[in-house]
Amino acid sequence: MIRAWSSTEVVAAERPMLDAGVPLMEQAAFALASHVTRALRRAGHRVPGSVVLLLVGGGNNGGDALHAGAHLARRGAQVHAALLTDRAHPEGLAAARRSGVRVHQVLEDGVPPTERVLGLARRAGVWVDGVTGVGAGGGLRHPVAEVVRSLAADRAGWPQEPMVVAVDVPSGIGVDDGTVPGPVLPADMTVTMGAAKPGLLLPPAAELAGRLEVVDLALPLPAGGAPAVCRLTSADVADLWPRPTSSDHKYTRGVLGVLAGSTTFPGAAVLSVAGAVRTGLGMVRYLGPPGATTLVHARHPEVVAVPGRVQAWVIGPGVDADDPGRAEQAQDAIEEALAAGVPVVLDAGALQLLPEDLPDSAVLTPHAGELATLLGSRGEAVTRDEVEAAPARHARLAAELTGAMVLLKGATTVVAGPTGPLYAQADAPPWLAAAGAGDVLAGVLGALLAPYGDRLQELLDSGEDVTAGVARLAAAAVVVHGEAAQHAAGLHGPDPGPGRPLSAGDVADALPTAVGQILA
Ligand SMILES: NC(=O)C1=CN([C@@H]2O[C@H](COP(=O)(O)OP(=O)(O)OC[C@H]3O[C@@H](n4cnc5c(N)ncnc54)[C@H](OP(=O)(O)O)[C@@H]3O)[C@@H](O)[C@H]2O)[C@@H](O)CC1
Ligand SMILES: [K+]
Repeated sequence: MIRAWSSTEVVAAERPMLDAGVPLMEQAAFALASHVTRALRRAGHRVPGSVVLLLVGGGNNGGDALHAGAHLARRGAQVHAALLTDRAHPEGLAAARRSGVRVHQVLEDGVPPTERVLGLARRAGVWVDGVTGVGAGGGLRHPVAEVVRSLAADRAGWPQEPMVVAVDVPSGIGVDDGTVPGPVLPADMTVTMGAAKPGLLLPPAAELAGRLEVVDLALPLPAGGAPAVCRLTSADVADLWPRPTSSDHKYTRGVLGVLAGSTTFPGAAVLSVAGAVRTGLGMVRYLGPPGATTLVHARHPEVVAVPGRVQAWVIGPGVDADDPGRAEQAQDAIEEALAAGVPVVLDAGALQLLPEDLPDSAVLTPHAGELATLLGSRGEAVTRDEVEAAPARHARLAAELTGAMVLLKGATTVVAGPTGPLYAQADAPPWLAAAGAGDVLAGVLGALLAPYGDRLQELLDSGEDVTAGVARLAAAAVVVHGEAAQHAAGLHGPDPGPGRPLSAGDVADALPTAVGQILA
């Protein structure tokens, strides 16, 4: 699991080490130089002869860059440092100069002239972004903001783009909330110090961080404390997977009720059922109109289409909330699920039928537009664009307002409960942005929740943190769904290339392979 800690926590953890004289910056800079060296080698280059430009701000982030530049210069790189402010980290600057780094005081009348910086940048194959780190907030200020904006625009126009390495974070991102309040130089790699920061995992900033390398500085972060943001890996999913044993039967493996599909959208029923069945569980009970039931049975004859005992529900994919009969049936199912105290996934049409208060064993699965509508219905008028600009904040707000777990779908999916850490999962290839993919995800999540359904009340009574458990399962469903999409898009294997188009049905079909590989 990747754990991200807020800038306040990281700075607090650094303090006793710095007070004790631990040379954290030297360690950080050495690791940064080593990562740049490895990245150059991966790209088929050598350090001797490579031209590196350090973009240096006035704080310790610039200090990291200068010290790392000194290491790279000693290893034979031609290193230039552009000082973008009127002061630079003194020891870092001295070390850089001693090692042969060419230092450019680019300020003219207090402003770094963009053309001068661009001139240096165009000669360099590697740019090291040491403008700001955890000590800055609210987006880059004038005049550094203009320089960074020009660098980002200029770089994109080159036939052979330079490699951009961000020090700690890409300068200018919302370090703690993942927002992008102003210009940011998108990085190919971010070398982050001590621990990941929330903005390196949360969208949209995370999408500007590139490959993430965490430098272990042995910071005394609270061992049992909750990080701000987590990201599950396949290994974490393997650990929590309900592996069947010889004593299992269908109720111990989980029976899921699926209320999905309509005359207009029968395919959503097939896809959500496929998501559940192919993830693996004891049984699916399907409730839907006759036409959709016929389609479901044609594809999944094992599905039982009569009401009965279930341990979790998926309600809403392809359900038309404007169809009074179907809406009433969905609402009754939601009430029944909540009264029974079993976990329930509320997707698509069901999001318009929510009761006022929900437990955190209910998982809402909106995309950004649906979340904006949901928040609007709770007195928080926001647009889809505003949700996309700050997904973590809006997912958390929706969780607080409803009491439910919120799984906000996107290229990076965010899971937020009313309390506890956020999860940010970036497992999906871009090919997954396809109709019906969300229906499959609802089924996967239902299948993961069902085995825990009967135990939920027991867990609540024993004081277990159900919120944390449901959040983890929701994140795990996103991992499995993303992995299946990677398989369906042909992105597994040693040299996958660009991948290939997929349908939501392909993703469902790839689920057994994905689960098998995760458990292997
Ligand atoms: N301590 C250590 O030993 C270790 C520290 N480490 C490293 O230190 C970094 C934190 O360093 P930090 O605290 O010095 O802050 P930092 O991110 O460089 O920013 C301050 C500078 O930015 C400026 N500035 C502020 N806001 C701005 C804005 N909106 N737009 C533009 N500029 C803005 C501000 O200017 P001022 O406001 O003072 O005029 C000042 O010059 C951390 O990320 C990690 O890399 C690691 O090596 C581990 C060991
Ligand atoms: K930086």
